Amino acid sequence: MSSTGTDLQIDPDELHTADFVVVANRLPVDKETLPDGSIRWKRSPGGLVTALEPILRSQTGAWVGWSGVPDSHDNPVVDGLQLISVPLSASEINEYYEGFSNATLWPLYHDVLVKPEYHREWWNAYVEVNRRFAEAASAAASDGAMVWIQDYQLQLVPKMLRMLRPDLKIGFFLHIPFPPVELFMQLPWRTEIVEGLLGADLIGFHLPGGAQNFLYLARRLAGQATSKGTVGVRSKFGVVQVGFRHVRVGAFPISIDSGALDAESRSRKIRARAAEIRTELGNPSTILLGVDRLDYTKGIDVRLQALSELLAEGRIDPSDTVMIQLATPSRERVDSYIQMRAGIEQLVGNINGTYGEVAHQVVQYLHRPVDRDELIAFFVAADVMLVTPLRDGMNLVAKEYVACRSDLGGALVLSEFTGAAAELRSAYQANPYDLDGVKDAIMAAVNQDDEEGRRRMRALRRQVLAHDVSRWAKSFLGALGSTQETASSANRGVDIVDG
Ligand SMILES: O=P(O)(O)OC[C@H]1O[C@H](O[C@H]2O[C@H](CO)[C@@H](O)[C@H](O)[C@H]2O)[C@H](O)[C@@H](O)[C@@H]1O
Ligand SMILES: Cc1cn([C@@H]2O[C@H](COP(=O)(O)OP(=O)(O)O)[C@@H](O)[C@H]2O)c(=O)[nH]c1=O
Repeated sequence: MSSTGTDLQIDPDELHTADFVVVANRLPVDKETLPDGSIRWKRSPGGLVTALEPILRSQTGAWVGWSGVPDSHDNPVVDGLQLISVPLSASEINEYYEGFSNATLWPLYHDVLVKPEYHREWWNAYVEVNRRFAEAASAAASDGAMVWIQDYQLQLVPKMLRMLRPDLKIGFFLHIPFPPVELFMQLPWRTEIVEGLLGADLIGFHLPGGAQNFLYLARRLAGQATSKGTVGVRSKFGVVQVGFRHVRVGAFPISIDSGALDAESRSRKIRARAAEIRTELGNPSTILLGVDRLDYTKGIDVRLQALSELLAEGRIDPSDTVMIQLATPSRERVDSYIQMRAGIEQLVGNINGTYGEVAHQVVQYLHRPVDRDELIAFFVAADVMLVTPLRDGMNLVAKEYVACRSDLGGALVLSEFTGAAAELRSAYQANPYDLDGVKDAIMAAVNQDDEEGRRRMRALRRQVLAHDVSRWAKSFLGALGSTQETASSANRGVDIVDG
């Protein structure tokens, strides 16, 4: 192992060897301590890993990220994947991850649902950690390699990496919404962020709206000339002219490994477990389900409030209905998450205290991660899936529910303010700020007749099965791969507006 001038430990044989490098805040592995005290790194189940793994394996790929453990200099090893760990100190986790990423950028980019905090020391930590990620990517990448940077934690990396390695082809994808100008302008370091992103050759967002917001800000804050026309989905890219470079800006809605989920959900084991869940709940007529990280953006309070009012109005029978809410612990040291958890647990307690019986709780609330097989069984068992975020970049859970319903059963209640709403048009969509609208959508889903339910689910499944995560990755990387054009050809047919 040798040091590359940072804390990064990289095998000298692996310096500058990767033709394809993914750079993300987290490595695609979770640390597990076995009963005998030994450590094992387990591949995490996310769609991003599934989509990129074949590319990583076939092209000498590497993944640069944080192991999720403070002060850890471990270099996790997972069969066949080159993982390069960027160690974070406890104070960097506090200032870069919990602070600037999750108490400044996360609320600012999600409609200011809680007040973003602006602290100069958090910003300094964000700059320093982004620099470290850029150096790690630079050390890993071979000559002319393709580097794909992920998400809001690393928005300065594109520019930093370009300065270190102008030979690279650099892509960036934002997994959360990109906010409108009125909100983004609050950020004291707004110009630095826009200029950081403009170091990429291709910048991807889930939706055309995010891409349009970014184009406007590139013009206004970075003073760059941009294209005029509207951005399409996986087509009609926007262009920002940065000196002699042309940065493309596009919309690429992410998805899931829908084929694999469809197959897994059909297995006898999962079907049996789904039936067992129903029995364990006392065979209610209706099972409602929520599956989320415990985050204030997810609108868990909205659906609990809606349920509470429906029970009070006698529109839902408490003796024959169960709502399961799976809530994975998330960002537990950030104040807004601590407060939100208390509020949600109080709502659950109120509903169960008012409408539950000793042998029958109306809301079954699990505050812990649930493993994949169990999660799939919950999807198969649920009659109505409740996805009610106040704002969400995409929401993969909505797509996962649909992929698991090969029986064409079930119904999806979906907030209009998720990225998924743009594609899942046959869901029962509702504005999460309109509680009566949410209640009506829930009742329509609960009472839908079988034929209508099958028609809707068929249409949803057509969309989700045809647009999977592998197609997402290929469309982004295909567009990145074709960003070699000269100024004139990249710009052919595009009207540029001066900044
Ligand atoms: O790493 P954490 O702080 O524990 O947070 C987990 C991830 O949450 C966010 O997910 C987003 O990406 C999804 C996939 O594109 C999208 O469907 C969802 O709407 C987003 O909220 C975050 O963006 C990731 O960086 C985190 O790793
Ligand atoms: C609660 C829970 C969830 N998962 C998996 O996590 C992701 C969540 O993705 P989504 O886009 O909906 O939202 P965020 O990224 O969290 O903002 C999805 O793949 C779930 O299946 C899980 O594996 N276990 C859980 O307990």
